[in-house]
Amino acid sequence: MWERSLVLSAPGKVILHGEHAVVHGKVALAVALDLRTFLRLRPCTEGRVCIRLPGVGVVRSWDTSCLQALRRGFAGKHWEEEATARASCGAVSPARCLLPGGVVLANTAFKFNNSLVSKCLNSPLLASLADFDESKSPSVEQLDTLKEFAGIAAGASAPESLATLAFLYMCLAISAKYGDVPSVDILVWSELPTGAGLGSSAAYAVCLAAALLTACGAILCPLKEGESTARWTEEELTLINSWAFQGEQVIHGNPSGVDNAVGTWGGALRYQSGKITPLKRPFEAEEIVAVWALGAAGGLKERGKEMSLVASRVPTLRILLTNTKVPRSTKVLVAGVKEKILKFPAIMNPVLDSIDAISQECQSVLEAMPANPSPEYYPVLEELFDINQHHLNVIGVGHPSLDRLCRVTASHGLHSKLTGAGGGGCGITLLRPDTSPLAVEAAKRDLCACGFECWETNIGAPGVTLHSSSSLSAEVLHALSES
Ligand SMILES: Nc1ncnc2c1ncn2[C@@H]1O[C@H](COP(=O)(O)OP(=O)(O)OP(=O)(O)O)[C@@H](O)[C@H]1O
Ligand SMILES: C[C@@](O)(CCO)CC(=O)[O-]
Ligand SMILES: [Mg+2]
Repeated sequence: MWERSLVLSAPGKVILHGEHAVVHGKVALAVALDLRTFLRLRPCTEGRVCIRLPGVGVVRSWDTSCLQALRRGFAGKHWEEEATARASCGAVSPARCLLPGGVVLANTAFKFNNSLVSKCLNSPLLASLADFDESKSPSVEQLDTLKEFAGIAAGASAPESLATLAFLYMCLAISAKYGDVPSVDILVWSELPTGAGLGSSAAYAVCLAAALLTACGAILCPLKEGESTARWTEEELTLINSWAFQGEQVIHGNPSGVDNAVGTWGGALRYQSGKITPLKRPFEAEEIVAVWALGAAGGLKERGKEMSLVASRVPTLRILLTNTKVPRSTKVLVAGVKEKILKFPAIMNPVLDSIDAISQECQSVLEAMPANPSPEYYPVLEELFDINQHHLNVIGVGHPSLDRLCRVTASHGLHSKLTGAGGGGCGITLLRPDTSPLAVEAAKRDLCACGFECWETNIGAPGVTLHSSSSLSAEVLHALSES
């Protein structure tokens, strides 16, 4: 039985260069954003698993016995006993109990008899779920089965459907490997805009992975009495990251893994084909100020303190972040790029190579920058933003709202590119150390006049973290106290 209450969080991210190309094995440079997703885990009524996701309007709960039976039944073992167990789990009939929500697999009218048992044992969908493992991708059959289980329509891609599916997949897969998820109530609340290019899906998946692995006992809870925050060991973070990647796969289809890596480790990193390298200066233990056209969110009381460690070593890169508020889906955009590459390989592959070269060039410039960079470094960084933005348009992930964002900032002498999957969502604008506050204010005013949103925040934030209640701001405590 799970007896503790835990709160943990994971940051969103900004990709400086390499989005989309990174899905095809190229380099990406990404930094953690000081906007976080928070998850509260607490004991639930015995025998239930509950999930509340106010950001996407989901409140669902399932009997643990039904989840256990579903998961063990998928393995094809002791099927009859499992079906009986499910029949006693409170549903109106054995058939309904097999698939809570009254959904019947493959539109077959199930009856609790031998033919049902053999039908289930022989079902390729069910057999496929015996295959849960963090090193294997969720299969189409597994996801189809879980959609039916949760009453989600086959082609559904709405935020609530994907969020529910990712939870169910991770819950069953982690249980299959490490033992049953106990009776818990999970609430997820985020400071991040959903689907705007700031890694909301990865922050959600990282939080779920950390919470479910902790609840199953696969990793320890490192927060000691009297501590305000704690992080897991490198080995445990590696496990969290690999399970978060599974969740991202459910939501994205074909993620590179860069977003969950930043959500897990935080800071600033270079990512290529699963290889994660922390970036050296100016990111390493230095503050990066992002001025973002939306207003600072202060999720952590300790945020100032955590960042001051960083801030004591010379602030450098300043970035303006703007949310066009145009909705889009990373899954759809990533699939579109793949289609274009397949259609025009000789045209698209050189573009991806060029984006790779931009990331590498940017990394060299950043690592060569002194702690207090003089303006002479900026023309190169600005030009790299401009070239990459053109490339991202070429591969089909631009949007008129992003073109407008770039034009508006250019009229103030500033250089911008989209960040994340594009197609709307957010853009980033590089600010020089000598960009005057008046110029930033004027640019923000013009961006807001386009209907875009503006905030200011920091980047280079810590990765997945456990919190004591006393370390949380009133806003987060309030959001997490909703039940
Ligand atoms: N707070 C949340 N609670 C539950 N689900 C969430 C939450 N935030 C994001 N999601 C899930 O992630 C999906 C959005 O993921 P998507 O990858 O399209 O955008 P993003 O991660 O914000 O942007 P990008 O991938 O470009 O950084 C939503 O549809 C939802 O399923
Ligand atoms: C578009 C993409 O490159 C970044 C999304 O933040 C997708 C991915 O890397 O998984
Ligand atoms: Mg995403």
